[in-house]
Amino acid sequence: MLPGDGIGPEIVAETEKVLNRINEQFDLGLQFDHGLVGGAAIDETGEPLPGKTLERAKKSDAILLGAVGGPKWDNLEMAKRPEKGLLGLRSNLELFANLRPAILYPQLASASSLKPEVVSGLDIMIVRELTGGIYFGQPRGVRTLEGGELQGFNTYVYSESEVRRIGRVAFEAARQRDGKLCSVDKANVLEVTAMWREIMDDLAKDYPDVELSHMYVDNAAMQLVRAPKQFDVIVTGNMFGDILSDEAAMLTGSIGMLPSASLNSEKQGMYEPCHGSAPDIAGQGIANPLATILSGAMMLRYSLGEEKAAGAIEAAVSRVLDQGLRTADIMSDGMQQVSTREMGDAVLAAL
Ligand SMILES: NC(=O)c1ccc[n+]([C@@H]2O[C@H](COP(=O)([O-])OP(=O)(O)OC[C@H]3O[C@@H](n4cnc5c(N)ncnc54)[C@H](O)[C@@H]3O)[C@@H](O)[C@H]2O)c1
Ligand SMILES: CC(C)[C@H](C(=O)O)[C@@H](O)C(=O)O
Ligand SMILES: [Mg+2]
Repeated sequence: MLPGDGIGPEIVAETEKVLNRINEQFDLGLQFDHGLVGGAAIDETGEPLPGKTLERAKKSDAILLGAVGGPKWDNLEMAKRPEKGLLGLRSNLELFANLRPAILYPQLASASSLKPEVVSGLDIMIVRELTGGIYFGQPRGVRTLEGGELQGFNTYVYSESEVRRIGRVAFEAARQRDGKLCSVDKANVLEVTAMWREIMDDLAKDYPDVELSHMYVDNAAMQLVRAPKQFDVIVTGNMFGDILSDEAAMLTGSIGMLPSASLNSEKQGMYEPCHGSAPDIAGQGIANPLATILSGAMMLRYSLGEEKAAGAIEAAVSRVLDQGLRTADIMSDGMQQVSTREMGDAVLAAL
């Protein structure tokens, strides 16, 4: 359990209550341990990812993370910022496959940014490459040119093996779902993503049951808000996936509803909501804990093999929404507004 910063500790506390209950109900024998990451770790140790946290994370079957970052640490140099703690966990554990399911709970149709008829039944899986691309490419930095002008630079790089392994995860996911995979790139401008497209085409030969299509990222951003149900599985690189998943979140009513799983090839995983530390609402007890609670369900499913327990959490969340309980971000007319803690308690009661 790595609560992190801002609303992180608030939403992880609710998720821990839920996981403790599930642990008892299903006799799972789970053991929880806690560690520091992000700004909280910087304040204690000077490092966003202390060695002790990384060591414990490596020994765990799964990690549940709240969120990292916040204005308190914004003036630090890049390498020292809280976000480096999160990126360090992802790269050190080789969590290359980030699954971000954007599912509209029917009860939240009126909270979606789009009209109910455009989003009803929405169920998209975004498969985001998480340990490569422009986030990790070298060289990177800011240098002073002759004459004193500053130049900032990052490198967008993917190797063939990196593209193949995320491609396989996406094709397998599509095979388990509606058999449709859309690969999102910028192959009209960037060589690295033109290569990405060719590799996806090559992989498609191994998955004749999956219908592969390609889309440029600018069009994909538009199509997601025009007609999102055309998508089943989307596969894309690190940065495009970051952006498109926040966009997709709003189709489901709120960023507070979008969970995620980040997996390595051993299915060890880190589970976290897609949103950040929400400094604007931290400490007020109003954050939506459901994305984190649903990330807990993904943890049971993908890393611990406890499908029934995962389903029980998802059913409990649905039940709570049926009861009309809403945190502020998903509030609509006629519903009952509840706090972070009340939402967690309601999920417990539903369990
Ligand atoms: N995985 C992570 O740890 C993660 C993800 C994204 C951003 N961040 C970091 O978080 C900090 C804040 O970033 P930001 O403001 O751009 O993005 P953010 O996701 O933290 O917040 C964006 C908006 O969404 C709202 N929001 C987010 N989660 C919510 C929830 N559970 N319930 C209700 N409302 C919620 C916030 O109040 C805010 O208005 C930055 O330091 C950023 O780097 C961390
Ligand atoms: C905090 C940041 C490093 C992170 C990312 O960009 O991957 C976040 O936005 C996310 O979506 O998990
Ligand atoms: Mg993001």
